[in-house]
Amino acid sequence: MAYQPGPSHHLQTGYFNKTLQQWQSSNTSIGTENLMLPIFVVDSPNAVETISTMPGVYRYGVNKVVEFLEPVVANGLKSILLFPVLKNLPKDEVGSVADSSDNPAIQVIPLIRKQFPSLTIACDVCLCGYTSHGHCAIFNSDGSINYEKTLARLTAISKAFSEAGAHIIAPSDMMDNRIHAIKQGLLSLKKEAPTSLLSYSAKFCSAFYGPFREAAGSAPSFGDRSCYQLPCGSKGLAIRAAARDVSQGADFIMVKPGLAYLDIISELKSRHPEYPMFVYQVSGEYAMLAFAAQAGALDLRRALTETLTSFRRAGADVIISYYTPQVLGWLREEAEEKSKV
Ligand SMILES: NCc1[nH]cc(CCC(=O)O)c1CC(=O)O
Ligand SMILES: [Zn+2]
Ligand SMILES: [Zn+2]
Repeated sequence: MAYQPGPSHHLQTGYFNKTLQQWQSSNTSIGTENLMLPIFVVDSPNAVETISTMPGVYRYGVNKVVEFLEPVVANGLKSILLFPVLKNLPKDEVGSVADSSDNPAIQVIPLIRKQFPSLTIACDVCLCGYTSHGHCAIFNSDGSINYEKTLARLTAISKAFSEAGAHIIAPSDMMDNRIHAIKQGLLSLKKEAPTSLLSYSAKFCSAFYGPFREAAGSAPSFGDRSCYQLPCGSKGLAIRAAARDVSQGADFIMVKPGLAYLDIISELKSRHPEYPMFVYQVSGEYAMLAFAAQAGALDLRRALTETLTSFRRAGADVIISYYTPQVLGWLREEAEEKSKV
């Protein structure tokens, strides 16, 4: 007998107009609260520097950040993630500048807080931007990681950012048990306001960080990060790392990069539905879209919207994206069009 479709096999009866299509796409909308903007803060106070591998993204000196943020905040920006970039300040084996008052991220936090009191400020915590060897750890003489010294430095840096006024500490180093160490450090602060901990829980060893390493000048001078960042094929380590970080006091968890790891977002969100899930659309993902659009190969707004929607569909609550200013601009336009009708 010939195959007979049943009543529930008619899908197109359920999405023939815009409203119906939205009903079929629950929890995938993108609002201002779903976006976090990374910002590179360089140690030349008045600099505004282009980044050749990330067209449209700039490094800003401490005196230029507020000016850059003004229109973005006016468009609804809710949260930022600060990355200090050292070009002139000295780098050494232990990253001494990181928790000093010379750190441009530490200098800029009070300026941002004063100008934009309701903006939420997160700080990336790692050592690679401050160490002479460009790694995220401190090493023993035999080349193995010295966990005691590494965790002590990461904790000291986290405390310094918190004391400068950061709302969120975001360790990206991937060292075992850093969440425990940093959490204890933050709790020991004599500070009334709480500080949250956003763990880069499932950060994979990725070629998509290429442009960032140019932007931040943090490429390792030898070897790679494969002994601490996760192997790209490992779902098991991602699950174990997220479970550990949650048990050690992370307030939020993250998957990074985004597009090549949608299954990990989905898996971790279903295992930890009570924790806000972040995804980092990293520098290489930004560059892929930017250069493809520049070459006329695809429409940036449509391709980007599709990508961001896929993050939401996979289970991400917050998307860290260098495209945040553009997206906020589009959201503003859409809101204005709606208010006209
Ligand atoms: N640990 C530093 C750090 N924090 C965020 C990124 C990547 C961000 C991006 O590519 O946009 C990196 C680079 C790396 O681990 O090599
Ligand atoms: Zn690092
Ligand atoms: Zn290694």
